[in-house]
Amino acid sequence: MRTPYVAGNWKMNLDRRRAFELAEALRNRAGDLSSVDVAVAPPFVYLELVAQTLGKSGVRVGSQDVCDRAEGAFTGEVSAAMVRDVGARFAIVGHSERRHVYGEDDALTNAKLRAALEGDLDVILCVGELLEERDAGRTEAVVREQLQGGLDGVTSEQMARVTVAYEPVWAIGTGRTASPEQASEVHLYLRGLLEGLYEARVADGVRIQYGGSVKPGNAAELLSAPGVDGALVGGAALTADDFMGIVDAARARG
Ligand SMILES: O=C[C@H](O)COP(=O)(O)O
Repeated sequence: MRTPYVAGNWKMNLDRRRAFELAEALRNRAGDLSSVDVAVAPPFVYLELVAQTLGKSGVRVGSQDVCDRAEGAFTGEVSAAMVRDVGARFAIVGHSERRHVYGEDDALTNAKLRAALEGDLDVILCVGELLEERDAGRTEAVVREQLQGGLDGVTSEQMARVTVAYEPVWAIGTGRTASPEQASEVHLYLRGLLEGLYEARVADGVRIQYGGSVKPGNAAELLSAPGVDGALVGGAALTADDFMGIVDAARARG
């Protein structure tokens, strides 16, 4: 049985004071985390503050992105070692906003994922189709390419540090979620792909989160859909009430 994993992606939101207050509220309300893994990904500049504020609460901290290189003349970039140095323990790579707003492809996503692993970070690898891709019946082809491309060269041993997030792009920030059946269908497909890439013991251990307008009101239903092991939450991760509501739903399922 995989432990449910709920991660909040704060994206480019909040300021220093609000990031601190949210981290403080999560620290105070996290409670018993023995049956659920909980994490947040603040903007780079608040990572250290949030990591320090969360302290030993058990809520993990990660970055929303990471550079594909270890160090050097890469203006504007932030390395895995740097985010680790200020308290991050994982990085998100391949988020649809990186792919579709900033044009990042599978090769760059893969390089980032490998740089994160080499820098001693866990990884959340995001995959997901656009609405026109779904409408064209291409969902499976798209997520297959993203999953296989993102995991290129990743060893069985390294897979223990990788989580996959299925985020249909049409459900992100739109208030429109995939139905539990739609989510299940893709999650089970992704699980099958993992089983084709890695031995069963390794593939079975990888958690697959669902992301796209997850809220306290729909979390229980989505989290109990077959194949859904947790959630990657955007908008609802910006308030402690909503985020903890989703964590509680995961705990109840756990
Ligand atoms: O990383 C999180 C996802 O993009 C979901 O965002 P959302 O919950 O605001 O739809």
